[in-house]
Amino acid sequence: MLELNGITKTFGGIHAVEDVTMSVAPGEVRGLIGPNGAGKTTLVNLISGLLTHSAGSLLLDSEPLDHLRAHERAARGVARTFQNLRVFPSLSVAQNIDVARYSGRGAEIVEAAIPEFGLSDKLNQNAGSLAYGQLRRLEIVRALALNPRVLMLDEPAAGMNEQETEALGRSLTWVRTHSDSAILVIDHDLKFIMSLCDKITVLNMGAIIAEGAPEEITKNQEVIDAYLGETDERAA
Ligand SMILES: Nc1ncnc2c1ncn2[C@@H]1O[C@H](COP(=O)(O)OP(=O)(O)OP(=O)(O)O)[C@@H](O)[C@H]1O
Repeated sequence: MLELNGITKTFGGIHAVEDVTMSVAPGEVRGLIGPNGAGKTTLVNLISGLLTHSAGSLLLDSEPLDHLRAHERAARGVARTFQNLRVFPSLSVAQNIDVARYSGRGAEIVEAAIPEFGLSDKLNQNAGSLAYGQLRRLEIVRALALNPRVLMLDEPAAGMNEQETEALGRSLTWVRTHSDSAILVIDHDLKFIMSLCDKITVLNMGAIIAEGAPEEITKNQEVIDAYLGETDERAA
């Protein structure tokens, strides 16, 4: 169980994340949505340890994460992908996966995830030669190689067409049935988020304005005012 208690991050005068309290259970798929600048990526950076929070506390399976650096959190099973992809382009696909496999806790799921994410015939290619959608899928398999307790995906469907997004949704549904990792997904594609997630947390100006099942979120007036009205076209 990932628990955030009153997590706050300020950059100078900007309250990027403001008193966020939430928990994500093992096996749960949680969506994190909100307008640009709402604080979503900052929150993922705070959980993964790339940034240090200004106030609050973070727990994973009841153990504090606060004092741990990013690589120590990764070793505990906090895995993530990035909005701007970060694979090693001159290493092969297999080597990219192995880097995570050997620095983490060892993951049996990886052998099955490689074909599920369409990478079986790409293992010996340089990662730099992959198409964009394949790179995104490689990042997810690499994160799975850490045998995560928490898997955080920052805009995994960005830049994908509708078919690729649907295939990604199916693969992530496969992950949830083959792993008890908590999954936290940021994306602006609401159709993708709504179909994938058990529960959705909505951030606006750093603070949680709503949390609930997808059907509750779409009916919440504050969410509609802050976000849904603005992104209707992208959600369609
Ligand atoms: N390193 C930083 N220094 C100063 N301000 C920052 C920094 N990182 C983020 N911010 C500010 O914090 C706020 C939250 O940004 P963040 O990138 O977390 O939003 P987001 O919800 O992920 O947005 P998007 O959907 O555009 O990715 C914004 O006002 C942003 O300008």
